Amino acid sequence: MQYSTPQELRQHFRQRRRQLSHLEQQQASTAVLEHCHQLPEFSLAGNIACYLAEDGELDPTPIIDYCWQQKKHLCLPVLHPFCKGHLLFVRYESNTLMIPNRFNISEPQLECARIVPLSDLDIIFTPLVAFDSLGHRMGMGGGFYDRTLAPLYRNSPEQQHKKVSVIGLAHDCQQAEKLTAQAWDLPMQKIITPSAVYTPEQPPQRIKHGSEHP
Ligand SMILES: Nc1nc2c(c(=O)[nH]1)N(C=O)[C@@H](CNc1ccc(C(=O)N[C@@H](CCC(=O)O)C(=O)O)cc1)CN2
Ligand SMILES: Nc1ncnc2c1ncn2[C@@H]1O[C@H](COP(=O)(O)OP(=O)(O)OP(=O)(O)O)[C@@H](O)[C@H]1O
Repeated sequence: MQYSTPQELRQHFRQRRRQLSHLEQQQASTAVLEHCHQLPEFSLAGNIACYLAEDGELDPTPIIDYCWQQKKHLCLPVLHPFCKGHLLFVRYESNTLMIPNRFNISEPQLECARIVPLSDLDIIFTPLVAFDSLGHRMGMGGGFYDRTLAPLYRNSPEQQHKKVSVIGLAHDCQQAEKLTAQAWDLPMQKIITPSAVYTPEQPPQRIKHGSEHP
C-alpha cells in the first residue's frame, strides 16, 4: 500500500474504521474490555482517562461502564480553552453535564475543580487512526495528544517513579505496516485491538529536537 502523504494515509484508515458495521463495533468493544481485564495496570488503576468514540473509533463504552461499576475515577479530554492544541482531562461521571466541542465531540463542561492533572492519571486510553507494531500512533492530525502528553516523556524525577501508561485502543484494521515517526510523536506503551495486545518491546523514544515544545 503506497500513500504519498500522511493525509492520504489518515483518510485511508479513517475510511476503514467507518466501514465497520454496528455489530462489528460492538463485538470489538467487548473484546477490548476482555483484554483490559488481563492487564495488571488496569486492575490497579484508580484514575483513568478515556474518550467518547467518534468517526468509527473503537468505542470504549464497555470500559467506561466497567470503571464506573468498579468506582474507578474516569476523565475525558476537553479542548483547552486558552492553550491552543492542548487537552485537559476532566472528571466524567454518569451525571456530568456534557457539551459538544468544536469537532462536535461531547466533553464534560469545564470546571476547574474537576480537572485532573496528568501526574494523577494511571492510564490514558487514547483513540487513534492508525498504529504500528512499534507503538507509533497516528491520530486525527490536531497534535492534541502529542502536545498534552509531551511532559510525560521528559524524564522528570517525579515521572521516574510514577509512570502513566499510554494505551491506544483500535480496531485490527487500523494496523499499518510501518508509520513514520515524527519528532513530536508520543510513544504508546500498549495498543489493544479486539484480537491482540501489542506491547512494543522497546517503546519508541520521543525523538529529541532543538526547540522543545511546551
Ligand atoms: N473521540 C475523540 N475525542 C478526541 C480526540 C479524538 O481523536 N477522538 N482528539 C484527539 O486529538 C481531540 C479532538 N481532536 C480532533 C481533531 C480533529 C477532528 C476532526 O474531525 N477533524 C476534521 C476537520 C474538522 C474541522 O476542522 O472542523 C477532519 O479531519 O475531517 C476531530 C477531533 C480530543 N478529543
Ligand atoms: N508537542 C508538540 N508541540 C508543538 N506542536 C506539536 C506537538 N505535537 C504535534 N504538534 C503539531 O501538531 C501537528 C499534528 O501532529 P500529528 O499529525 O502527529 O497529530 P496526531 O497525533 O495525528 O493528532 P492527535 O494527537 O490530535 O490525535 C503537527 O504538524 C505538529 O506541528
